[in-house]
This record gives sequence, structure tokens and C-alpha cells, in this order.
Amino acid sequence: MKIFSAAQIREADAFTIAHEPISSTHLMERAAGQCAAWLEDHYSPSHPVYIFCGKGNNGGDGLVIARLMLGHGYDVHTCILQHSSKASPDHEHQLRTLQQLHPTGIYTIGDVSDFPELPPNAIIIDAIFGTGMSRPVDGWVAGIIHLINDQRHKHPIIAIDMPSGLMADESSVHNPVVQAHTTLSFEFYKLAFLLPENAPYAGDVHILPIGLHPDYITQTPARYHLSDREMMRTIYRPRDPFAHKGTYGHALLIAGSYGKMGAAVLSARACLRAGVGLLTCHVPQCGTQIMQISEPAAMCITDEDAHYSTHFHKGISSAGYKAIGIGPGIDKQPGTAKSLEMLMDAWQRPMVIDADALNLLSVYPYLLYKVPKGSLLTPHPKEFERLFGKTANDIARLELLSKKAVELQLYILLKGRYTAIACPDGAVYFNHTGNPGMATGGSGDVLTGILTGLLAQEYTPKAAMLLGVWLHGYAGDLAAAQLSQEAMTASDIISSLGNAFREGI
Ligand SMILES: NC(=O)C1=CN([C@@H]2O[C@H](COP(=O)(O)OP(=O)(O)OC[C@H]3O[C@@H](n4cnc5c(N)ncnc54)[C@H](OP(=O)(O)O)[C@@H]3O)[C@@H](O)[C@H]2O)[C@@H](O)CC1
Ligand SMILES: Nc1ncnc2c1ncn2[C@@H]1O[C@H](COP(=O)(O)OP(=O)(O)O)[C@@H](O)[C@H]1O
Ligand SMILES: [K+]
Repeated sequence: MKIFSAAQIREADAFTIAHEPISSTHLMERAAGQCAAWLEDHYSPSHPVYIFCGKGNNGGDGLVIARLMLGHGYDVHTCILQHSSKASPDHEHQLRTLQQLHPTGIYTIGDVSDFPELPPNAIIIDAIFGTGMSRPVDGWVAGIIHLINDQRHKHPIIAIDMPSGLMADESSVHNPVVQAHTTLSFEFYKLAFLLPENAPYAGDVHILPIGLHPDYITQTPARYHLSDREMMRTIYRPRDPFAHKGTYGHALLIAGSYGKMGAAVLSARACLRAGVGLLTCHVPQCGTQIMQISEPAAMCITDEDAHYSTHFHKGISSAGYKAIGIGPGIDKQPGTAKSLEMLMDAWQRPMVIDADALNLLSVYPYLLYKVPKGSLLTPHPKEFERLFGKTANDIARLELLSKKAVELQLYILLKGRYTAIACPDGAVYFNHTGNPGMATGGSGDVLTGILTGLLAQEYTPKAAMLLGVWLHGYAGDLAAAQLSQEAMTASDIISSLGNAFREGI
């Protein structure tokens, strides 16, 4: 699914009006009608409805919602913020219609002192600003936003299209923004919803279809995308009935060190469950027995070193591996860095680089330029910061992520609630599967195993990245559904991978 900018959304709106064709008034009726239907499904007429409207089209949506809910027997109070002397034409039209129907329920707000007293079971609808937000809100309008937020623990707050104050594609950090429990947004996810710095604002996001013209959506290129099941169906390749284990590749996982063999075992198990044909794990001497006993399906190569792997580069080009994954639990010994350098010099094909292998790239930055093109880098935010530095906000971090992926010709993901996958061509894909139950040690090691397993099966690096991250999150969701977010562990993500393949694609 494409994620369009605020400017593109305005174009989609105009394109629909011109080509469906439909009047802008009717498009507003359609959008607001979807919101009113959602609200009426979730709240009975026993809830007084307080709708805060701005003077643009977001406020226009609020006025239509007010009219529709009034018609269905709700006690509606419409509060119009006088932030500007001019209203949009559709706002003016909808206000005239509402005034004829319900002249007594409309109030104007010109200062914080006009904020109404809310009865106990009232619901708040935020229709002040939507995608037309062009600058940070200040003055008494910011005061109204703070007063709305003060009601958060007493009244449900439902934002229309965007929580007011939030800018769709710019950082809103330090700006006053409505903290909604629910956002009813039209047609598309907005980039702002996917950024960790905006976690307090949108609440549960529901995307309501309003019938924007399909030609605009298919013809207009977008830089940002949201992964979905449909995309996974085009990527996934069912197994060939005549396949043998050679068909699905031989993967090498370089993982584990003294005290961190668990990371290697988790990665190995995940790699096998991702469907790899054969798996060899390169481990230090202390890890051989652990690996052989924990995972009988994995073969083992034992390093010359007792506690750390420092000789994994040897014979790598002639070993017949289809993919290499390196990092989980390997530690940051200088000998490991040396071996990583020689491995990359010899291998020259895409590989998966995670955890301490990423940290080694931060310690020895020249190594970053030796990473084979098309490789998959999987940093969490701290590893990302060590690799590429700090940024002022999440939009700047996203720009940096994308810039590095293009400059280094790598697939770089940034882990989080919505993991962002940056591609060498500048595109960025967000993944929405997964849950906070995955915020537990070892979850990332599981992802490395899955990605290495998919790469060994000759999925392209991009396909492996998109499908692997999707399946990892989906398996995490299944594990949480079965065990709770609290009780699930990284091992449970692996146990749920089978069902993720079956149900998630
Ligand atoms: N496209 C679609 O799919 C559809 C879109 N629809 C709806 O239209 C919405 C977009 O409407 P929009 O373009 O009129 O902008 P909107 O968000 O109401 O804001 C503009 C107003 O805010 C003001 N203003 C801005 N910043 C401000 C600030 N910092 N502080 C104070 N004021 C500020 C600005 O005033 P001005 O800058 O002129 O002073 C102007 O009055 C969209 O989110 C959706 O709800 C649906 O009806 C149909 C389908
Ligand atoms: N709140 C969350 N929502 C969705 N996914 C999450 C959440 N928290 C963590 N995850 C996922 O879990 C994984 C954690 O990886 P990482 O931090 O590297 O773990 P570790 O280093 O312990 O193995 C990432 O893929 C991340 O996207
Ligand atoms: K709003």
C-alpha cells in the first residue's frame, strides 16, 4: 500500500473530483459519512457528542458528522474555532446547512476561556486540522489542544483524518498535538502515524475508504509504502514438489560466543524454520556441543578460538554456501573484525549483517564500505545511531536511513513498532506486523535467522527483507495471541513461524 504525502493526498482529492466525477461537497459527505457510521457503531446516542471544528475542510468534515449524528438522534454540540477570518468554501456551505437544521447547538471558540464544560459521558471529536496543517499551532489554539488533551482520561478523543497539530510528513516534535485514542483517517496511512516520536498522538488508526480514484493511486509513484499481505503473496514462492534439499540452499550462520550461545541457537532454529535446505553454524569451541545438542538439524564448524569466532573467513568462497548471516552474539573482538573484513573481501555477494557485526562496522567505519552491495543490515535504533549518528527527529532519521541505503547500495532496516526497510533505489517500506511482546531478548536473532534462510533459498535481497520482516512480526502476533505479549519469548516466535507461513501470506 502506498503512503502518499499531504500534497499528493490533495492531488488525489482533486483528481477524484475531476475524473470520477464528483463534487468536492459530495466527497466530503462520503468521507464524513464513513466517520459518522464508525462513531455510531461504537457509541450509542446516550453519549453527548462534542465536535471541535477548524475552518478548513477538516472542520467541514466535522460539520457533516454533526449533521448526520443529529439526524440519528445524538445530542451534538459543535464548537467552531475562530483561528482564521476565512473559512474554506466547503466549510461555509456545510455551516449554512447545519445552521438551518440546528441553530442552537453551534458555538464559536475564540479563546481558551470559551472551552465548554463537558458532561461525564461525552465523546470528543477532533476536526480542527487535518492534512492542511502547514505550520505548528500556537497561541490560544494551542491552548485548546492542551485543554482537549487534559480530558484524555475522562473522555474518548476521536481524531478525524489526523490528530490536530500533527503534520503528515514533517516532524511535529515539541509542537502541540491532540492526543487521540482513535484516529479515523481517510484512504491512506500518513507517514506521521508510523514514526515512534508520534506514538502519543494517533492512538488506534482506522483507515476508512472514501473512494479516491484508483487511477491516481496506481499511476502516482510513492517513496513510502506499507507492506501488506497482497505484496507477500506476490513475493512468496511455494515449494517445488520435485525439490531436494539442495534446491533450498546451504546457509552459513556465524553466531555465538562464550555466554552468548543462545543467540546462535535462536538464529539457527529460525533459519531452519524459514525453509533453508542445509544449515552450517560457525561457532567458537565453547559453542559446538551446545549447538549440536540444541539443534540436531544444524551442522557445525568449530573455530580455532575457544570463546570467540575469529577464523570464519577461511575457505569461504569455495564452500558452496548460498547465503551468509553474521552477528548474533559474536562479540566485538579485534580478531572477529579482521575475519569479517576478509570474509567480505572474499564473499562479494549479499549477506545478512546484524548485532555485533553491525557494532564492528561502527567501531571500524572503513568496513562499512566493504559490505557487499545488496546486503541486508538489520540495526535496532541504538545500533543505527552507532553506525550513522544521531538525528534531531524521526523524519531526519528516516532521511538518513534512506540516504545511507542509496549511498552504500544496501537494504537497511530500522527496527521498531513499524520497522522501516530502506532500499538502494530510495524506496522505504514500513512493516506493521509485530507487537510489544517482541520487545524481548533474542527477537532480533530470530529475524537474522529468517532472513539468512530466505536469502539461501534465492529470494532476492529485497524479497527476503520484505517477506522475512513480515513473517517475523506475524509469528510474533500469533505467539502473543496464544501466550500473551508478556509471556511470549523469542523461542515462541520461532514456534509460530509455521503458522505464519500458513496464515500470514
Ligand atoms: N483529501 C481527501 O482525501 C479529503 C479530505 N477531506 C478533509 O479535508 C482535510 C484537509 O482540508 P484542508 O486542506 O482545508 O486543510 P485543514 O486540515 O482543514 O486545515 C486548513 C485550515 O487550517 C488552518 N491552519 C493550518 N495550519 C494552522 C495552524 N498552525 N494554526 C492555525 N490554523 C492553521 C488554515 O488556516 P490558514 O492557514 O488559512 O490561516 C485552514 O483554515 C483533510 O484532512 C480531510 O479531513 C475530506 O473532506 C474529503 C476528502
Ligand atoms: N513494540 C514492538 N512492535 C513490533 N515489533 C517489535 C516491537 N518491539 C520489538 N519489536 C521487534 O522485535 C525485534 C527486536 O530486535 P532486537 O532489538 O535486535 O532484539 P535482540 O537484540 O534482543 O535480538 C525487532 O525485529 C523489532 O522490530
Ligand atoms: K483532526
